Parts: sequence; structure tokens; C-alpha cells
Amino acid sequence: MGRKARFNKEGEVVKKGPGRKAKKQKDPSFLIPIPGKETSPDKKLSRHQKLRAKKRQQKVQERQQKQKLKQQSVKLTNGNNAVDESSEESDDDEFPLRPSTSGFSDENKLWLKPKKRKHEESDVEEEEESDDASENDEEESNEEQDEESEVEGEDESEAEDEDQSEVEDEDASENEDEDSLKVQKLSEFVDDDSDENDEFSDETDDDNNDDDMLPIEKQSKKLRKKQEKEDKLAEEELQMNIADQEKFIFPFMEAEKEVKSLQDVQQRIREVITVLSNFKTLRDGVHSRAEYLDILKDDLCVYYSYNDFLMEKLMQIFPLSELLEFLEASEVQRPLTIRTNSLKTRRRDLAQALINRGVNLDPVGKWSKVGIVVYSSQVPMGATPEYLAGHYIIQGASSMLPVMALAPQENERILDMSAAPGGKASHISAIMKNTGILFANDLNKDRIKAVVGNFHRMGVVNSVITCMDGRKYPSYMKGFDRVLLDAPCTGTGVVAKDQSVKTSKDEVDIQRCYNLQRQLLLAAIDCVSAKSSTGGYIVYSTCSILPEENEWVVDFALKKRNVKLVETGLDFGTDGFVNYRQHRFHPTLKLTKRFYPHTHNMDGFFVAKLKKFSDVIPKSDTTEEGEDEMSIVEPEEEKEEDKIEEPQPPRKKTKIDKNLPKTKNKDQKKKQGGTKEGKKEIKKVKVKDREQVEEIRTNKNITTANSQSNKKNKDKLKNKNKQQPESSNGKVSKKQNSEKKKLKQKTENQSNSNSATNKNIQSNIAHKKKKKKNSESSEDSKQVQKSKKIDWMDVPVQAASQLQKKMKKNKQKKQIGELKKSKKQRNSGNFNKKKMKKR
Ligand SMILES: C[S@@+](CC[C@H](N)C(=O)[O-])C[C@H]1O[C@@H](n2cnc3c(N)ncnc32)[C@H](O)[C@@H]1O
Repeated sequence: MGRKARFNKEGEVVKKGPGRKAKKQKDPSFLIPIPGKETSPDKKLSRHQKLRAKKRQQKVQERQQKQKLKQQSVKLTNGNNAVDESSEESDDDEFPLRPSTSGFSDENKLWLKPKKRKHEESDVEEEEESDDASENDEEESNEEQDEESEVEGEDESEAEDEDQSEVEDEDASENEDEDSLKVQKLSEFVDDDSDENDEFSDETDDDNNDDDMLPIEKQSKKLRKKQEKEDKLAEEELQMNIADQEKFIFPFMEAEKEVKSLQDVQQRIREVITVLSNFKTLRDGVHSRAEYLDILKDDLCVYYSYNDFLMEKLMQIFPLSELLEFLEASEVQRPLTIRTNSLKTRRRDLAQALINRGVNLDPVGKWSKVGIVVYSSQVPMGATPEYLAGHYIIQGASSMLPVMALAPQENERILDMSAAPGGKASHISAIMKNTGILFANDLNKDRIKAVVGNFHRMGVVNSVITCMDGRKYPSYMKGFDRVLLDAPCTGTGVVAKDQSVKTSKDEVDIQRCYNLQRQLLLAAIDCVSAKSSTGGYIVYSTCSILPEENEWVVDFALKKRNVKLVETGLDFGTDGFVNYRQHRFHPTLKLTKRFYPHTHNMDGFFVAKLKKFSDVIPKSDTTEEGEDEMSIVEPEEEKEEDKIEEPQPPRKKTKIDKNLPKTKNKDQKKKQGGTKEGKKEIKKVKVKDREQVEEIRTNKNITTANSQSNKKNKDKLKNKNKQQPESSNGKVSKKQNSEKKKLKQKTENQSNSNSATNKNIQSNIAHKKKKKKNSESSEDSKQVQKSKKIDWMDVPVQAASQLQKKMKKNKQKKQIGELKKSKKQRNSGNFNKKKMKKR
């Protein structure tokens, strides 16, 4: 499309027509002469080009002189060598046409070969091409262009020029000099580079020995050497870093702990992990492992923006190396996956349709026949005609697993207890091929709308959608073949999707979640019929990775209902925990599956499959209390199963109190119940005398020591429970029951004796008039300490009366204010009426 040069002999062009462009633009001119073609004599060089040409000429002359001198000296000193080497060279088959020259020496030998070969091998066309290229370079490059490239082009072209002039001036016998000169030009090109970069200066000398090399090869060799150098430096640096790491100094002062930048934090994380990985040898001898871990935890919190609580939980779940992998993986979103709706289409057809729309995709893996990974798409995946037609749903890969574990069958009665927005429920329906009945339930009215929408879009017609609390479900409907409980959870497995999880979750959230999860799981089990001919299965899943919400909940259900764990049927995923910190779960919990972002490239997930073997609810569930050895904060649902707790309520202290340890003493319970209203009011009062409360707490701590024997008895009780056959799951023989009762009595007696000591201590406090008659158990006091909650029973009753007075006053004030307002309004109304009348 560019302008065409005119190389016709006459230089005349027959104008085809008066085009606009032709009028405006002149013919292109070429600054560099094209070999073999006549150049215009009035070629103008720029100032820079002239200067460079001068320089080059000077250089060439200098080198020529030097070479001549060298050649002479070589001839004088080592005349025989030259002959030998020339004979060696002549044997070289590669360059048979190279003329044997008398003045051949070691130095020119290096340069001759490539240049010679170039001359001999390259035909005129090639030369023209290269020259054209240089012309183009010249044309395109302006003076401000990169000097290096300019020099390259010019060097080559000028070398050619000078070669030509040499050829013209000197006769054939002086070919050797000519060649040497040409190669000098090449070397000059190399030298220029070396001038620019000192690093290469030594290397150029070495390069000169590579007589077989083309300039490009030489350059690549240089680059290689440079790379090697850099690698060496990097290695040295690494060694230095390692040496530094070994000298990690523990930050003693608080000020030292503070780091300036994220890079510093990262560096310290690495250092501390190195120390911890080889603690014996690398530790400073003063600080304990726990102290190092504390620093690491703080740094990880800063670096990955987690709160202290969650980071600690994660550190308890993963070994250090895996923890980092998890944290890193949680920073990145998982690949987008969709699930084919087999009610409407086949995966192959869907994939083809999407590919036609420019979607780059793949099957999600061998484990799923309906999953597709979408790498990239030119259209939003939630707005394609296929999506709107219900051919697929956007669903995380891990969300397909619980339904696969549930393995629904056609014509069954299945319940999805927490179904909204209906991803898994629609999957169940698809596997059932729209047969049988699917009950899709959710507590959340707004979210249930999404279920309706999705079912319509995807053509689900075998469903009944309900909106109620899952915990109440068994009282309305039972006898399901299978139940899926994809429970509400903290979402610690989907941090990549929802970064707020990192900072928003705390102990109370987890307590609230696992309380609800336990209740929901028990209800789910109660909904299933053990007599189902095809099923009798319950699948429990969460998108949390915390054992408190997973293994612990399932372990609890194993104790409370006649269920056992069975294989999930998922052939990947890591086994569930059997041991977690001080907890020992039922050994079959290893049949549950865990999925992690860093190992399975999907959201963190937990899946457990239970089989119900009897519809009888074990008596132990209603009679036994506090036998759950795992619970740090005992949930109250065992006795108050029927009491419906609002799921995920806003964080209020009243709710926290619900999670407080069970009080086993009936009197105490009555007390709490009796003063509920008063308590509510008292909770609003700011505690002025905090010292009092702290004193009480310290006293409670003392009771912990006294009640250790009490604990022992409890342990005995637990052991008794453990000794029972697993299959019976709580069916306790009469003998064992009586033994238990005896032990219980013992513990109660002991706790009473503890209470006596407490009373003595507490009586020393003047302002405490009436105290609890029975002391709280050691566990209780621990829990109070842990949750740092104020025992409102200890707040003076006076505060309550004061509050009542205040509230009365406030009410009065409000009433007065309202009266005033209404008066004003009336007055203003009268005033307006008067105005109107005047008008
Ligand atoms: C993890 S989501 C379920 C996701 C759903 N299974 C899916 O795949 O689309 C948990 C659901 O439980 C619901 N939920 C919370 N408390 C509930 C309760 N007490 N009874 C029933 N559903 C509840 C929430 O509204 C939420 O929609």
C-alpha cells in the first residue's frame, strides 16, 4: 500500500491519473545506496550520520594499521605457525573457495570464516534483500531512534560501501586485507556492543576465538554467558539470604515486631517458617515454639488480612507448609464452572453451542459427566441464550459433590432441607429425571424466590417448594428416602469468593453455626425413613473447612441418632478428621470427605453420607446431658431442641448467652428463668464497677482447681459411654444406666463441696449479698473466661432499679416532648386558618 519506488531506466513515470495522494506525495528517496543499483549522487547525510561515518573511518584506519603491525610482528616471530594454520584451514571443507593467503594469522582466522562464508554463500538476491532491509531501517528510523539499531544498520551498509571501495582501489592480491577489513566491520559491531555494556568486554575477547561463529551466534553466546553470570549472582544472593535467615533475630520488643512494608512481613514469614521447620537447630534458645508461632500468626494476619481468630483456627487445621498453600489459593478465585442441565440438553451439545459463541471450555474432570470448566468467554455466562433456556446453571465444582454423594434414584421422595437458590436441588431433580417428588425447602423467603426462578428456567417439574425452618420439618413431614442438608455455615471454604469471611467470623459465629447445624442435622435424620427400600440416606455438607462445623457436628449426630457413616462414593478428596487437637471423633469419620482449594482446585467443602438404620430416637438424647465430650461451649439444644432459634441472628449479647454453658443445677436454671426480664434491662446498663466482676472471675478460676476431681468423674462417665458398642449408638443397658446415675450423683456431691469453698471466698466480698448456691462446674468457668462474658447474675440488683428509674424518666421526657410537638402543630394549624380567613 505504500508508495512505490521507480527504478525504470528513464526515471519517467506515466501518470495514470491525478490522484490526490500522487499530487501531495513525492517519490520515495533512499538514503543508503542499494548495491548493484545506481544511487543519486546528491544523497544527503544527516549531521549525526556524517559524524558517525567519520568516526568509523578513523576506527577502520586505526585497526588497519594495528593489524598490519601485528601481522608483521607475527611473521617475524612465528613464521612457521602461519603456514601450519593456513594448511589446517585449507583442509576445511566448509570453506573450499577461501583463498589461501600468505598473510593468514591467528587473528584474522577468527574473523575470516564467517565473513567469507557469507560472501560465498549468499547470492546477489540475498544481498539485495539485506540491503533493502537496511534501507528500510534507514528510511524508517529517524535520528532520535534507538542508536544501537541505527548503528547496526549503518555499520553493515557502510561496511559494504567500504568493501566496495576497497575492492575498487586494491587489486585481487590484496583480498586478504579486504576480508580482514570486512570482518573488522563485524567485530566493530560487536565492539560497539561491548562499549555500551562493560559486562561484555571480556566476553568479546573470548568470542574472538570462536572462529566458526556467525555474528548472531556470537551474540547468542554472549547472552548465554550473561545469563550464566546472572544465575551465578542469583545463586550467591540466595545463599546470602539463607545465611541471613539462619540469623533470624527474634523481635523482643513490641516496636521491633512492627514491620514497615508487606515485603518485610513476607520476609519475616519466610524466616520464621524456616526456623520452625528446623526448630532445634535454628531457634534462638530463648523463645519457645509458641512464641515463634505467635509472631508468625500476627504476620500472616497482616499479610493475608485475616482476623486473629480465624488464622489461629487455620493454623490448627493445616501444617505450616500446607497453610501457606491454602492461604495463597484462597487469594485466587476458582475457575468458573457450569453444570449441564441433563433435563434439557447433553453436555456435548451444550459445549458445542457455547464454543460457537466463543466460549473456551473443557469438561470439569472425569468425576463428573455434567460439569464444564469455562476458561474464557466472549459473552457473559449468565446471559447466553443457552443459559436463559435453562441448558445449564453456573455452579461451583464442589457444589456438585454433595448431590453425587446423595445419589438420588428415580421415583424417590427426596428432601433438600436448605435448598436456596436451588443449585443442588435442580441437580437432584435432573438425576431423578423429573420423577418422584423433590421437596425443596429454605427458611429464607427471599432466597426461596431464586429456587422458583431456577426451577422454572431449568424445567424442574417434580418439586414442592416449601419455606419453613428445617428444624421443624420432621413435625410436618417424615418418611423421606433421602435428605440433603447443605447446611448454612461460616463459609470458610469460599474465602476466595467472599473475602469478608477473613475478618468477619469469630468464635460466636462458629458457635451459632454449629448449634444450628446440629439441630438441622438431627431434624434431617428424623425426616428420613430407615425402612426406605431404596434409600435411608442423609448427606450433610458445608462450604466450611472448620472441623467444628463438620466432623464435630456429624460426630454429635452419630451419638444422638441411629445412624452410621458410609462411603460418599466420591473417589477423590481428603479423608475427614478423626483426631483434631484434643478431640477424638468416631473412627468412621475418616469416611467423610474434605475438599480444599489448594489441593483440588475447588472451593473448600465437606461431605458426609449417613445411613439411618433405625427410626427409633435413642433415649440418651433426651435423658443424658452434657455427655458431649467435644464441646467447649455446650450447646443447649439437647434439652431445648424444640425451641427454635432464629438462624444467624444479629450479634447480640442475649444470643451469646444462649451459647453459654448449660447450667446443670436446676435451682440456678430457675433463677435465670425467673429474672429473664430483669436481665434484659440489666444488660443495657454499663458496668461501672468492673473490678467486682473481675474478682468474681478470679474466684471462679479457683473453683476450677477444686473441681478437677469432678472432671475425673465426668471422664469416667464418658469412658463408660465410649465402651458401649458403636452399633447400639446410645442404647444403654439398665446396668450401665444405674452406674451412670451413681457417678452423676458423685459428681454432684463433689460439686456441692466445691461450692462450699466458693462461698467462703465469695463471702469476703462485701458488696455481693446473694450468690449462687451451687458453684458452676469447672468447664463452665472456663467457658465464661473464654467467651469473656459478664455473668449478669452478679450485677447488683440496685443497678436494675436504677435502670428502671432511668427508663421511667426517659418515658416521661418522651411523653412531654410528644405533647409539646402536638401543641405546636395545633398552634401552627390555627395560625394557618387565621391567615386563610384574612385572605
Ligand atoms: C449453603 S446455603 C444452601 C445452598 C443450596 N443448597 C444450593 O446449593 O443452592 C444454606 C441455606 O440454608 C438456609 N437456612 C438457614 N437456616 C435454615 C433453617 N433453619 N432451615 C432451613 N434452611 C435454613 C439459608 O437460607 C441458605 O439458603
